[in-house]
Amino acid sequence: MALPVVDPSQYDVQLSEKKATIEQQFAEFTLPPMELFESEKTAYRLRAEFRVWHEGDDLYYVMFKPGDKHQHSRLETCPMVSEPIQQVMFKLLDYLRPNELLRRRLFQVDFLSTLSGELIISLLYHKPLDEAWTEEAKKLKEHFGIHFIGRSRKTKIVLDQDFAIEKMQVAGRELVYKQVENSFTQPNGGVCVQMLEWAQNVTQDAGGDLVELYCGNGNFTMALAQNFDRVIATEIAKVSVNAAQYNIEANQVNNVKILRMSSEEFSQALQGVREFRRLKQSEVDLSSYNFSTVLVDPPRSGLDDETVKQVAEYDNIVYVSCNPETLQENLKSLTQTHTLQRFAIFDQFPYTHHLECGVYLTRK
Ligand SMILES: C[S@@+](CC[C@H](N)C(=O)[O-])C[C@H]1O[C@@H](n2cnc3c(N)ncnc32)[C@H](O)[C@@H]1O
Repeated sequence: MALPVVDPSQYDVQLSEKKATIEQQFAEFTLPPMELFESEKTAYRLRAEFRVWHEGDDLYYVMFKPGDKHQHSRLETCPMVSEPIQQVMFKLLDYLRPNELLRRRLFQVDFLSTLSGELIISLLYHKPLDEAWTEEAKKLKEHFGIHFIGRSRKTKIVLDQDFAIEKMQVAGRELVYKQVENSFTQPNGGVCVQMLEWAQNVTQDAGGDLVELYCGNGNFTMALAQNFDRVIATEIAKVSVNAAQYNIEANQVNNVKILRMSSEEFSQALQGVREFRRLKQSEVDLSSYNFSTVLVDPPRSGLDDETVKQVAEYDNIVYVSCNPETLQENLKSLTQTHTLQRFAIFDQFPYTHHLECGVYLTRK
């Protein structure tokens, strides 16, 4: 991965520049005052992936020059990653260097940590993983006392669990989330908490029912369910849907149904264009819902045209976006029927040009 240069003395200046860029980019809309949510200046990133380099007996992490896959340098420190990752990442290489079985054809190490202090490490290989590897990896696991996963083509060996349990304090309440290795979770935990509190705040008087698309492991769902009578949340990735089911139980939320459907399929179901057996199996009668609000948190590609049309059907829209360009494009349509009431910038990715936006719109 291309790593940002972490320089806390530059943080405030860079964030004001990002804010100014967004204000300019969205100047075509009538904007409410921008709300700005800052990140921790170091140790803010809960998950990270590192390429490892082999040079004779040496083994080290490399960082690539942004935009140039051929130029890399040795990584000696990594102040952006969370404390649990920082404590282990270089000690891990010290352990692996003299261990032929564990180091041979290792090309990447992925870390997933939580605010609650858990850590899972995945070792990615260009070789099949056998019994001998597993025995050696068990000793590695014992040594560090954390969870390890070995991955190679078509193989995943789990020692001894492939998920972490996150615990976040959101507006005075502890929320519990199962986070599974190699599936989507918000990278910046501190900023994620602020996003959840903001979304909870903007929808506090919405009432009625909520429909949510791209719900992942139920990150927003768990926090927002209390503001609504009932919630339907949809997601395409099976692993995330299963985690969301777990999170419903873990948080004792009793007004939410999670469905495994793409946003495109769900839009068709809502419009009554197509019937889906999955809805019947889950005993969901969409016509019985009184949806006041829709929440979308799509991938970088934003909302497709059908989903934009569907989203415009609701009185209130919460749109969380990791790509200002697609947000801007989608807002061109949505602001024809809705007014921008709130606009928040969440600095999920300090020292880079990336950021997360949250907007709240209500029907004109
Ligand atoms: C930016 S993540 C947001 C997840 C969640 N809201 C959270 O805060 O962790 C986007 C999610 O959309 C899902 N996704 C991607 N394309 C989709 C589609 N066409 N239909 C439904 N979900 C999709 C991904 O699997 C991913 O979980």
